[in-house]
Amino acid sequence: MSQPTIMRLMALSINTAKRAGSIIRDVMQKGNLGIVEKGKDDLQTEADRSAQRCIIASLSKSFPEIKIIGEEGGSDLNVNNDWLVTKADEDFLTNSCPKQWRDIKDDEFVVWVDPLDGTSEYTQGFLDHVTVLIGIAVNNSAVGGIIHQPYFKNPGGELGRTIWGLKGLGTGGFERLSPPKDKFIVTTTRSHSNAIVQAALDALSPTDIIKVGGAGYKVLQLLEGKAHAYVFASPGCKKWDTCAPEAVLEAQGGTLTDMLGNHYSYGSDVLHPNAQGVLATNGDVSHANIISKLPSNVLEAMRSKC
Ligand SMILES: Nc1ncnc2c1ncn2[C@@H]1O[C@H](COP(=O)(O)O)[C@@H](OP(=O)(O)O)[C@H]1O
Ligand SMILES: [Mg+2]
Ligand SMILES: [Mg+2]
Ligand SMILES: [Mg+2]
Repeated sequence: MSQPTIMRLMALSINTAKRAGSIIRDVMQKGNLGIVEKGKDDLQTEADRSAQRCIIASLSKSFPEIKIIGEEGGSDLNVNNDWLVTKADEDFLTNSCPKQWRDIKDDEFVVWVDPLDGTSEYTQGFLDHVTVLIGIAVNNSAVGGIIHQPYFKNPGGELGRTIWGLKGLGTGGFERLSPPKDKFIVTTTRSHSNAIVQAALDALSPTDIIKVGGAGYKVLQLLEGKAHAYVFASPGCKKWDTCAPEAVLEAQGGTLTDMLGNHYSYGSDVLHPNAQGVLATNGDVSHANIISKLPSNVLEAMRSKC
């Protein structure tokens, strides 16, 4: 018997994210990035556009009734067969579907696509920071996610790895590690800081601060034991930045919320900006304890964006 929709959607998303990753590498190799400025500190390249077309065309062909929202807006879905992914990841399909997801109807899903997370870093050559994010929400909550890293160097020299997480099932594609117990390491933005973002960091007195690009890559820092917390007291991230990372992190026992401790809603009609910022912890440190240390000007700035 065929697997439930969520399992087939996850398995196709794994292969689609890989294909998008190879498109991202091809665009860089050809060297013409086709950069467009969407807004202040907000770039889009040919890689963002092409990767999004590949992902949305592929997923909507196999799942025509499921709502899919991509960062780069409405895309031309008339793509070459070469960009159309129709084969699901067989390994993932060997898992058994958690009971709570067996009977979800198509109209209860929303898929959030960030075809290239870390665009600023991509244009500046920080290629490790780049990820492809496909997040699956069920009835407003982030429950499944793919984080594909196109430039991850595998031991054999091959490029790219694909991390997945599904609540109730777990995670795959990487080795889970814990960060050092005698430190408090925080990861945050490299390219979108401001005075409030800095005030939140200062209040937490971390032993180390890692500044890297992309919401996907920062959550990878938590998953792999390089940081305890991801702190970003700014309204700059959007739902497509956090849906997949939240699902993967929480499938492994971590937490991702806004800076006030509330989960975002990922329904199809929500506003796209994560107006109250992003706070993620790996499960080893207390989320509530971090929030309790935030100064009033930071909390006010996050609340005023409600
Ligand atoms: N002030 C801002 N303006 C526009 N986008 C922002 C932003 N702050 C964060 N973002 C978006 O949130 C994601 C993570 O940001 P950062 O790397 O700074 O932590 C990036 O996604 P994209 O690269 O997919 O656009 C970035 O563009
Ligand atoms: Mg962008
Ligand atoms: Mg992004
Ligand atoms: Mg993006």
